[in-house]
Amino acid sequence: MKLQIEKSVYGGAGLAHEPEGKALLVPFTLPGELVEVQLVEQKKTSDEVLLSQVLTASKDRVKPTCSHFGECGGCQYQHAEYSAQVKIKSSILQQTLERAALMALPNIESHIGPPWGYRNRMRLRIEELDGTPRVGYNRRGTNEFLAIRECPIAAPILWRAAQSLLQVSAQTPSVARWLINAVEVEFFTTGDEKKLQMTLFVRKDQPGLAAFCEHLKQVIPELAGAGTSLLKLTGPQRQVQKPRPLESWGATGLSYRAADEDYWISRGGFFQVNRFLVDELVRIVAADRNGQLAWDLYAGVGLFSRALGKKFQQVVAVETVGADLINSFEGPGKRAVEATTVDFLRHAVIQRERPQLIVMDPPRAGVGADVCSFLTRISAPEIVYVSCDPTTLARDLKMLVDAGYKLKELHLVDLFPQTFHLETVVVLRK
Ligand SMILES: C[S@@+](CC[C@H](N)C(=O)[O-])C[C@H]1O[C@@H](n2cnc3c(N)ncnc32)[C@H](O)[C@@H]1O
Repeated sequence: MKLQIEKSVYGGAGLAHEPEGKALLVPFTLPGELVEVQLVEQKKTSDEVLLSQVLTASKDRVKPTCSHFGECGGCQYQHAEYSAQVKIKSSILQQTLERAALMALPNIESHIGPPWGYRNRMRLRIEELDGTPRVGYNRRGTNEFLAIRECPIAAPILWRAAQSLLQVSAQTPSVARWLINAVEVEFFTTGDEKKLQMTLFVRKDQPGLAAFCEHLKQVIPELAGAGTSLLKLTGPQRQVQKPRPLESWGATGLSYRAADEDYWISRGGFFQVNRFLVDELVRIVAADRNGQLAWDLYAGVGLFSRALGKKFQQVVAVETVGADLINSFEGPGKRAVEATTVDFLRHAVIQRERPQLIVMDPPRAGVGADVCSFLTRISAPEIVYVSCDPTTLARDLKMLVDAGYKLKELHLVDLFPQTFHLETVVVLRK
């Protein structure tokens, strides 16, 4: 069947319509392309199809850089020239907000960095193939293991570390026996690639991490610390339990330099994943804002709190996983609170607290109705909302706009080139 691709939609696929009007999503296509597709499965709302041939290619189509593109579940846009990827994300953001009846939107300002080698964190599966451990990702749309030979969106040291892991295991039988128990490995590096942390997710507790790391450090001297975590894999979802930390070797975290500050990030702790755009993100959020009191909700290790602390007399940082934040965000005018945002706001409403600025950077689920309801009661003059999911962002913004906030700035910060993921910063004012 021949189809004309109308536009790209969130998730990475192109949207087309069958002659009878049924919508179809065609992965790895671009707006305006004429394509030939093969029906895989008929479904109620949108049939599943496979791209068999591009008949008329978009001028933005390029040869994918990675040999695993298409098979691997990680990237969706390597077939598009980078500036076209940004345009596609910008139009998806605009349409998602408009669909939520958010009108009179400000122009979307795009912020970009180098589109390759940007990830400071990489998590790989480990599987034994023909008696040899291999590393890989999930095959696209499945839980099947796909062994990989490269990952060009990751900082080079991360892939070098993964190769070193396999090399050490190939050369040392005792290491190979030890590694067989590991199901996943995560590497995290500083922005300058000088230090590296490793977490091995294992099926069962087993001693020997220190010996293993001493071998590995000879090949990858940047390794500063490592740990094992117990991961229970059962059922189709693979991971059903929160990993439980077991052994530790070397440093327990990394000191990460960003936005003129040093942040301590404990092994496994959250930090923004794009090593080239952290400073820009902080600059957009803090901008030239200043005043008496600011709140940083969903604060992580205090990335925005520290920048705000230079301009506001008081900053309150709120985070559920608060250990790193509490240890580092201290001193006059700085308060770290280990709590959920909703609990913090409930208390703040009773105390009648009202900051000049609220920054919030929630996980993908967004802030939700309860938080929006407290925010409208607190009625801070300015809110800066940092979001990694345009759908939940649109839902939350609608509630805030209905309560009297106006959208003043829209920034697309492309933290995840080659993938469909979309980071937005929205400035709202009363
Ligand atoms: C997207 S990260 C942002 C972190 C930080 N703003 C940064 O840029 O590094 C979201 C953070 O929210 C925290 N979090 C998740 N649910 C929360 C909740 N209900 N209340 C407060 N913090 C929460 C997570 O632990 C995580 O650190």
